[in-house]
Amino acid sequence: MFRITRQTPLPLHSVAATRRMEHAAMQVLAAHTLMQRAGLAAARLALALAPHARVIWLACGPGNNGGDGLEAAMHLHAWGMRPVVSWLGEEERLPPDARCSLQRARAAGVLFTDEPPAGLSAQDLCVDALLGIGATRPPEGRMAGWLAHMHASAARVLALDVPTGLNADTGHMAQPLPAPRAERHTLTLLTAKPGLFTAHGRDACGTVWFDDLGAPAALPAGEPPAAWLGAQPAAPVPPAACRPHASHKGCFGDVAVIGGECSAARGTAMTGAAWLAASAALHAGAGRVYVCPLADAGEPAPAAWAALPEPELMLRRFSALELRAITAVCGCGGGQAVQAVLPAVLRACPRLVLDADAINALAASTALQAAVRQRSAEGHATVLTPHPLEAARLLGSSASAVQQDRLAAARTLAARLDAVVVLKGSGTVIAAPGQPPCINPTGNARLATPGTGDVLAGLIGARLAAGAHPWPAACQAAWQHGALADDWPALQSLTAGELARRLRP
Ligand SMILES: NC(=O)C1=CN([C@@H]2O[C@H](COP(=O)(O)OP(=O)(O)OC[C@H]3O[C@@H](n4cnc5c(N)ncnc54)[C@H](O)[C@@H]3O)[C@@H](O)[C@H]2O)[C@@H](O)CC1
Ligand SMILES: Nc1ncnc2c1ncn2[C@@H]1O[C@H](COP(=O)(O)OP(=O)(O)O)[C@@H](O)[C@H]1O
Ligand SMILES: [K+]
Repeated sequence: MFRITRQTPLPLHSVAATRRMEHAAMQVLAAHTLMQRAGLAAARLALALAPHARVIWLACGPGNNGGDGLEAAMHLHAWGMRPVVSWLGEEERLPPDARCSLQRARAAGVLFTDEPPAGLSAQDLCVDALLGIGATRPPEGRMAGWLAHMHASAARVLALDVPTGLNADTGHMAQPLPAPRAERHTLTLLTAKPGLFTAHGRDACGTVWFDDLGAPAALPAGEPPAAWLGAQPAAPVPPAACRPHASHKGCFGDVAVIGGECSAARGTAMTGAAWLAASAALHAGAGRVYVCPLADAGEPAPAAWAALPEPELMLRRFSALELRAITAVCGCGGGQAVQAVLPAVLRACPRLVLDADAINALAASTALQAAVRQRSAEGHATVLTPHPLEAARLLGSSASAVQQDRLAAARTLAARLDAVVVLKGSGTVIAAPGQPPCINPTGNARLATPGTGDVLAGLIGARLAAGAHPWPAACQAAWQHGALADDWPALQSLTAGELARRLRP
């Protein structure tokens, strides 16, 4: 068993693949072995998390997930703890493994109660063994009541395999859990599942632990992963220290941020978005960084040219950019003006990040989408960085439909546009055609502040400009962006501008 961290890439398996692996392992292992191993791992973790618990309440459901809980209760009872089991199910409909565990738990003298214990305190522990990968509908009735009791209590919660109610494949939860009152932990068994790390998964799971139950040794051939947590392979981007001594700023690639629309007609200016992306590219090590503000009619208003938040950045008119020589980050604050420049950018730029309004423009034009696909045929690199609503516009669906299956949405867009797609949000999904997507393990809700997406786009641009392929560029940029937020001092506010300034090559 180990705690899953942001450091180690980990294969993630779907429920269907997990079932196949479970089935194969059960053919070669003695009856009941997997559930006994699962119960022992759960009991060990419960004891480590709550060594001074007065009460360990195990809420056990009608299938084998409940069986895991019953096995754990037996060990805790034998070790002198005070497990209390609430079990719901019909004995005659129990799967054989779980029935065996129920009979053994009763015989061992484990305490059973239909009423969840009252007065659970911070030193106590609740174990959610209600539903695992066999959940077919959202919890209701008594099960929902027990879950509400668990999550309203002051005790820590340890979910076995999957937090009840969470879709293990997608991370969608029809009834998301309330904000945690105490630490949450999840012990995922046999395989790590993608839904634990994206959409509602991160909030529902808390800290995730993994025990493979010793099954891989018993399996003939590995099931292909549905996704990876963290990129695989983890190709390193050369750090600044590896720069040759005899190098100059022209060696590290030029980035042009095309966006920041100033609209005289609407009286709006979105130059900040372009500045943020440019600042990110600069601090991430790009050689020369240009900002190309756009206007709804004619040249940008003087206001766009006036403020230079960082004197290292350079301003360029769109017509003065050498599109064939640069890495473009296009769309940050681009407004409607970006539509006019997008065809030329798609045709000429060898390395391109499409963000925000550039994505909205694509969504409205099948011709522009065809131009994105054509880029791949010509060997040009393209990365799109939609948030869920932008992804929905491209897919012709809704943001809530995208959030119900983020992996599928990112995979579909990558295949349709033949490009790398970074679907942002909790558990950012990075997808490329013909390979399993990656779920980024870093980042937190402090990033939910204006402009952090522009910073990510600029960072990816700097990585592409330095010569990285789009897939590692996108995976590593998402990782670094999120890791900075994870390591951010608790008492300092996180702003996009400061985030950009803390990026490193
Ligand atoms: N068979 C084994 O030896 C092993 C089983 N394992 C455990 O077994 C779990 C899978 O077991 P199951 O396939 O029995 O599935 P679950 O235990 O997740 O639940 C399936 C049962 O719950 C019912 N159900 C589904 N949704 C419900 C709802 N909303 N309200 C009430 N009842 C609902 C189903 O009708 C079925 O009876 C894994 O998640 C894991 O915890 C693992 O420990 C590996 C070993
Ligand atoms: N709850 C969260 N957990 C992790 N990352 C988040 C969360 N909320 C936002 N982010 C990240 O913050 C960035 C926000 O980007 P975006 O939605 O485009 O905002 P903006 O347009 O203001 O820059 C993305 O990289 C996204 O993944
Ligand atoms: K569970």
